[in-house]
Amino acid sequence: MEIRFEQVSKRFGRKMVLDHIDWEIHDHEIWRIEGASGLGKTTLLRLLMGLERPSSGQIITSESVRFAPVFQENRLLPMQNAIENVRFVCDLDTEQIRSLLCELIAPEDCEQPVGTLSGGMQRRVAIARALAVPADILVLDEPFTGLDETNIARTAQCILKHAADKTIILSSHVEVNVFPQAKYLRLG
Ligand SMILES: Nc1ncnc2c1ncn2[C@@H]1O[C@H](COP(=O)(O)OP(=O)(O)OP(=O)(O)O)[C@@H](O)[C@H]1O
Repeated sequence: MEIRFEQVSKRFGRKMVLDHIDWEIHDHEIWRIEGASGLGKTTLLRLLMGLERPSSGQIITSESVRFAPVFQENRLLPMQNAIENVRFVCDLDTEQIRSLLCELIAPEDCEQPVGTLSGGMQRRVAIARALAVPADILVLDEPFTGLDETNIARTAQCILKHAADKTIILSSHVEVNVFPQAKYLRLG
């Protein structure tokens, strides 16, 4: 798997958000997209996943690529519990899902409607759901929002364990050095 951005620019109206980006992504790499708020990190991820089109330049993909995204907003089903939210996207059985979730949240929280969980817990459910999806690239837009240091470290370990066979791409506007092996793409 290889994805290549060649001189990719994106503008919204007159505003140039991304300006001639060159970027190459390969199997099993970890990428961290860095840049201050508003510099285009989400836009870059959306271009990568084909949710936006470049204004100029091209994105070349060697084969069809499956993405597992965690968007900035969690996009969970609030009335369903965590297990049901994950089951919705994968073929894992209930015990496999519970085991994955329990690496990130308490067992009793797996049974609650996710709308009643704290913001940080919901974030972790959204991450677990992405880890359960069959995918080539895990795309994490500000994954650690709302998490304290302990949970950031725990979540990062869980991501590395379950996405060992995937490419991982995350955006962050804060210095969270949880993936020392990550390559950097700096915007701005
Ligand atoms: N659909 C859109 N229409 C118009 N402008 C947009 C659109 N999407 C993004 N933008 C603008 O593009 C710029 C970059 O936004 P983007 O969300 O990619 O930044 P970001 O680096 O992810 O920011 P943050 O760290 O705050 O999430 C912003 O000025 C934003 O207003």
